[in-house]
Amino acid sequence: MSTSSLLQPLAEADPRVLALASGAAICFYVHKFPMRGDVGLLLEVALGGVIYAYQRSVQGATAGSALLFAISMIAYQYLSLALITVLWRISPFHPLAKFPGPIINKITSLKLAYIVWTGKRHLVIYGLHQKYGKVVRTGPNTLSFNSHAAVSPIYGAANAFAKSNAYIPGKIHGSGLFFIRPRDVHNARRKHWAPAFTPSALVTYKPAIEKRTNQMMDCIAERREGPHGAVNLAEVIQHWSYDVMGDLTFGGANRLELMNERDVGRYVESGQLATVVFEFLGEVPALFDIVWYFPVTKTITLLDNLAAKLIMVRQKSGKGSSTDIASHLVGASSNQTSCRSLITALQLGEHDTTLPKLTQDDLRMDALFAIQAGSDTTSGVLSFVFYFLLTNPEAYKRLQEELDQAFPDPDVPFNLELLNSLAYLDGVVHESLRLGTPFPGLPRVVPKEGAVVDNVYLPGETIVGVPAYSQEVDAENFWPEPLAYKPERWLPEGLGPGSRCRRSAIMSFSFGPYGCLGRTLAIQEMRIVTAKMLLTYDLKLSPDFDNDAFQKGILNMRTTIFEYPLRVVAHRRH
Ligand code: HEM
Repeated sequence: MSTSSLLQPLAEADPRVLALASGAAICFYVHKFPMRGDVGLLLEVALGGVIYAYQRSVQGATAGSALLFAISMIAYQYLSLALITVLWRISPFHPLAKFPGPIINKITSLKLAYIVWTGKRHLVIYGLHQKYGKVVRTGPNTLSFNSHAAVSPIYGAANAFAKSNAYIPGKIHGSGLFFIRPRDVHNARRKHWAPAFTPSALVTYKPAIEKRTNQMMDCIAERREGPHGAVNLAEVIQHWSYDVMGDLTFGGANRLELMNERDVGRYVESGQLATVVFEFLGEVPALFDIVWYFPVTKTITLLDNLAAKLIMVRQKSGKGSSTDIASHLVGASSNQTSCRSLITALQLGEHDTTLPKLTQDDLRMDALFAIQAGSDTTSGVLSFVFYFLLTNPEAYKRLQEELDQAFPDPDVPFNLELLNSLAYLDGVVHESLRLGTPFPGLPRVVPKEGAVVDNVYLPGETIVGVPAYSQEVDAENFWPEPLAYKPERWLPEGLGPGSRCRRSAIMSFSFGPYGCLGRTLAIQEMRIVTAKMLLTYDLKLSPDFDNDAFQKGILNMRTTIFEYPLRVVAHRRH
C-alpha cells in the first residue's frame, strides 16, 4: 500500500477530530516525557506554521483564512489536552486522589502559583491544614505535609528527598549550589562552600559585621526625615545586609555601599524580584521557561551582572583574602590575607583536586547566591525582630535590661561568648524566626519507588513539602498561644508547666543535606545587630505608623517584602 493511500483517511477526516486526537496524544506523551515550556511552545508555533503553509499551498486558502484555520486547530488541540488533563487530575484513579484539598488546586498548579503571588502563601496553607488536616493536596501533583515526623525523612535524613523542578532557575547560565538538584553533584559543590562556614571562619567575619553594624547606627541618624524624624528601619537593615554580604563574599576587593549611596544600582529590587519570580514560577516550571524571554528578566539580571563583574574584579585584583567566600570559590593563593571573605572558601575548593573545577558561570552563580542568600533572608527576620519588640514593649524592656547589664560600655566590641549566652536575646531571635520565617515552601520530590512518611504512603515523583510556618505555629510544637509573640517560651521555664517549645520545629533554615549553610552566621549577625541597636538607641514606632497597613503589606515570598515602611523614631541613648 502506498504512503498516499495510507494518508488518505487522514486527509478525509474532520480536521477538528484530528486536532482533538493529536491533543490527546500530546497529553500522554508529555505525561511520559516532560519537556521544557519554551520547547513545547516552539513546537506548537512550528505546528501552526506547518498547518498554515499546508492550507496556503495545498488547499489554496487566503492568508487570513489559513491563519484562522491554523489557530483554530491549535485551539482544538489545547482544548482536548486541557480536558483530558483536568479529568485525569480529578479522577479517582489519580495517584493523589485520596488526599483532600480544594478542587481548583487539584486541577491546576496556577492556583498555588497565584497563592504564592499574593505573598500570603504561608497563611493560606496554614488555613488549608486547619480545614483538611495533616496532608493536603495543594496542587495537581503536590502535597503539603504538616507533620513534625515528616521533617526528618523528607529533609534531614541521609537519603532525604531531592529538590523538585521548582529549583530550575529559568535560563540562567551556570549552576549555583542552591539550584543543583542531583544529590551527588550538590554534595560536591557543598564541599567547596563548607570551609567558609567552619567555626574558625565565622569568627573572622565578626570585625566586618561589627564595622558595618556601627555604620548602620550612623546611617539611622543620617536618614531621619519628616515631622517625626522617622527612619524606615526595614530599608536601613536591608541596605546593611547587602553591604555586609558584599564584604563577606568578596573581602576587600569589592564593596557594595548601599548604606552610603542607597540602592542606586537597584540591586535590592533585582534580587527580590528574582527571588519572587523564582518562588512564583517555581510552581509552574513550564511557564518559567517561557516568561524568561520577557523584559522582566532584565531587572532580575542586574544583580546577576553585578556578581559577574565583582567576581572578575576579585580574580584580577588578587585583593580580598584567602578567607573570603569568593576566594574559596575562585582559587586564591593562601598568601592573600588582607581580609576574610566567603569567596576564599569557594576558591579553596579548587585546590582540592578531588572536587570538580568550577566554571566562571558557576562562580558567578555562587557569588550571586551568596549575596542573595545572606542578605534578604537575614534582613527580613531582623526587621521582624524590631517590629515585634516595638509592638511588645514588655519584651523590649526586658531585653534592654539584659543587654545593659551584660554590656555596660556599648562601644566595646562584643564578647561573642557572652553575647551568645544571653537567654532572653536568644528567645527574641528565635521567636522572630518562628513567626517571621521567609521561606513558605521547600518542595522536594518523592523517589520513583514511592515512600512511607509518618505512616502515609506517598506515590513516587509526588512533590511534597513541610510548610515551615504551619510547623512553627502548630500547637503540637509550641503551646500555649502558638500565634503570639512570647520570647519567654524559649527560656528554660518556658511559659509555665505543660508548655511546649520544640526547637527542632523551627524550619526557617531547613535541615539536612540542602539545609542552610549560613545558619550560625545569620543567628550571630542577628544577635550582634539587635544588641548594638538596643544599646545605642531608644526606639519607638513613629506616631504615624499604621500597624494594620504594615501587617497587610508583609509579603512572604521566599524573601520578605515590607510594602509598608517600618517607620521608627530613634534617639541615641548616650
Ligand atoms: C535568617 C537568615 C536565613 C534564613 C532564614 C535562611 C534560610 C535558608 C533555607 C530555608 C535554606 C534552604 C532553602 C531550600 O532548600 O529551598 C537555605 C539555604 C542556604 N543558605 Fe540560608 N538562610 C539565612 C541566612 C543565610 C546566610 C547569612 C547565608 C550566608 C551566605 C546563607 C547561606 C545559605 C546557603 C549557602 C544555602 C544553600 C545550601 C545548600 O543548598 O546546600 N543563608 N537558607
